[in-house]
Amino acid sequence: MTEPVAPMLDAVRIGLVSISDRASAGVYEDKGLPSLRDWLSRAVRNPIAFEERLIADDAPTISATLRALVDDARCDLVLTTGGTGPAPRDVTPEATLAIADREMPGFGEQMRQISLRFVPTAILSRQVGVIRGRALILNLPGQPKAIAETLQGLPDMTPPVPGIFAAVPYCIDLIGGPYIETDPALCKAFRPKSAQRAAPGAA
Ligand SMILES: Nc1ncnc2c1ncn2[C@@H]1O[C@H](COP(=O)(O)OP(=O)(O)OP(=O)(O)O)[C@@H](O)[C@H]1O
Ligand SMILES: Nc1nc2c(c(=O)[nH]1)N[C@H]1C(S)=C(S)[C@@H](COP(=O)(O)O)O[C@H]1N2
Repeated sequence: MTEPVAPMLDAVRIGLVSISDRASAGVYEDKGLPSLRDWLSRAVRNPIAFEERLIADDAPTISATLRALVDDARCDLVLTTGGTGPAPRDVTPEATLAIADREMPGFGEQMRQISLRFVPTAILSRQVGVIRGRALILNLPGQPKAIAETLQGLPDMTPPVPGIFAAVPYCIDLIGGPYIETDPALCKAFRPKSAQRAAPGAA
């Protein structure tokens, strides 16, 4: 007799890119990669393979890193942190757009809305979200604490402010990637009913 096999969660490959002149040169400890890894490990229920890179604020290096993470390492999702402000060395949005197939303006718009609840200087942030092939690439601000703030939003406010990650699983479904499930205590992913799969183990 064969045992019923519980449906498994899809494996997800996620690229994490910390973009910082000083952290990449060892002037200060990088807190970008640990903050990204920590939040995603808690919020995403699928098995995750992380691909991590710590690089300087240099446009050709940023573009080449993003291209390699999507085309060679086959990441489904890539998150960057740093280099989105107005200083001359802040070039992450331009380097991301340079390798994009399509722009997804809603992610940058929502991030700035969320961040304005924390700091008035959120208006200075130029983050973009783009699609390259079958991957979604999102820029997050450089302040390590801003990573959880923008991904998670303000779920306890009335009305709640959804973080940007709530829209990530459905976006990845639509571009042909793995089915991502989240821990609703940290991030309630939204999908239309017709796109929802039964939970693993459910009858
Ligand atoms: N990877 C990082 N690790 C720790 N702290 C960071 C990191 N990136 C940024 N920060 C902090 O957040 C602030 C704003 O980030 P931003 O991306 O604007 O950096 P920056 O001032 O251009 O400097 P740098 O690129 O050298 O990190 C930084 O001044 C620093 O205090
Ligand atoms: N949630 C959140 N967003 C934030 C901030 C923050 O502290 N929290 N800092 C802002 C600041 S001061 C700047 S200049 C812009 C761009 O940041 P970056 O250059 O660090 O990427 O992000 C903004 N977004």
